[in-house]
Amino acid sequence: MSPSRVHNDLPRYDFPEDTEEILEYADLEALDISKLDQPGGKESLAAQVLQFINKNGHGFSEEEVKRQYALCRAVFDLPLGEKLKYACDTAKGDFRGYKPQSTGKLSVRDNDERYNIPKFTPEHERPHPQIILDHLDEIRDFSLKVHDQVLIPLLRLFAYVLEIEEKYFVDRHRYEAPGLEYLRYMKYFPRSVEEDAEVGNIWARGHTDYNTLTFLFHQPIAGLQVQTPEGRWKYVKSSSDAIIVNIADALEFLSGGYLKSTVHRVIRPPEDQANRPRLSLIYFARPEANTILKPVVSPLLQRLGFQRDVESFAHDVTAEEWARARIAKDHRFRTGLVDKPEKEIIAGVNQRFYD
Ligand SMILES: O=C(O)CCC(=O)C(=O)O
Ligand SMILES: [Fe+2]
Repeated sequence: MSPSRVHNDLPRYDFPEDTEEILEYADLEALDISKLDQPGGKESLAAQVLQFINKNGHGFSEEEVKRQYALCRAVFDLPLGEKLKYACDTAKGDFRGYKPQSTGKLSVRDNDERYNIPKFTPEHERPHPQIILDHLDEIRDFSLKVHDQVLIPLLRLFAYVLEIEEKYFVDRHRYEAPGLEYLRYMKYFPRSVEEDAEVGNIWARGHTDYNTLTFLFHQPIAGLQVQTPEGRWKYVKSSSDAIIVNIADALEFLSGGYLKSTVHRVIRPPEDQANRPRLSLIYFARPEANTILKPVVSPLLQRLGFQRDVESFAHDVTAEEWARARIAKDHRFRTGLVDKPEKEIIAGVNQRFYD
């Protein structure tokens, strides 16, 4: 990012204090993706990927990340009426723009507000609040950097691990192609002990994401948990020099179930952090809109017996159809159109629920 692109009219953001509580953290792998270009680096990283990826080293400075958090905070500090002008059309499965927190009885189902900024292509040109427009170059630089410097190397690495053409996934995640990839600003609202007890301390129910890979930037307020293969929930430890990476549904389908979509949730933070709003900065990478979510033909998957449709779709489903169906389904539950989370998503494939 060139200095001229940084506007200094944003109040500085500082990370909240770490919790003093002793929590049970999941044992995650750290990947140093800068090794990719070094001799032998690919092989050693691939070995690590084979043991599971959850986390990777990255090229973002703490200041760059904090600038995004400062913008995140500024957007949510706008009056509700202003934010609602940019509301997203989740009923139609479109998550671009602002999603308010549900109110009244429904607030137990939905404890956050979001602002999703789509990738910067003509397809996604849309109005934004002035604070976003004033920093559009900086946000674009940040988003592109995630796409180019974090997503693309990891996609190359996954292709290498699956023993397929190294550009296979890269060719299906072209930045300029149609497809809804976005940067998300998110804010969770602190609730009283009593309110949280009523919802089993859940701030975001256990779920998988519906994209390819999700990148979660440093977040000192504990609360994000992953489910271990044994079904236990463990905290994800965030550190400022790492990005948490979730494998999501599209990559699970494309790998015939070999790479598993990470099951995760957000719970009430430890008491020394529980009374603060929790801001999240997340990038959701998605395959191009018309990518069919079928397993790739891979020698590794063939050897391991993963070369079948893991959840047997009744017909071909594209990345766009899958995401829209899941977003619209979440919309119906969150807004009270249905009383229970619906099971079927699309083409006979069920979304799993874990809480
Ligand atoms: O806020 C977080 O830490 C996780 C959010 C999340 O899982 C999501 O938005 O899909
Ligand atoms: Fe998620």
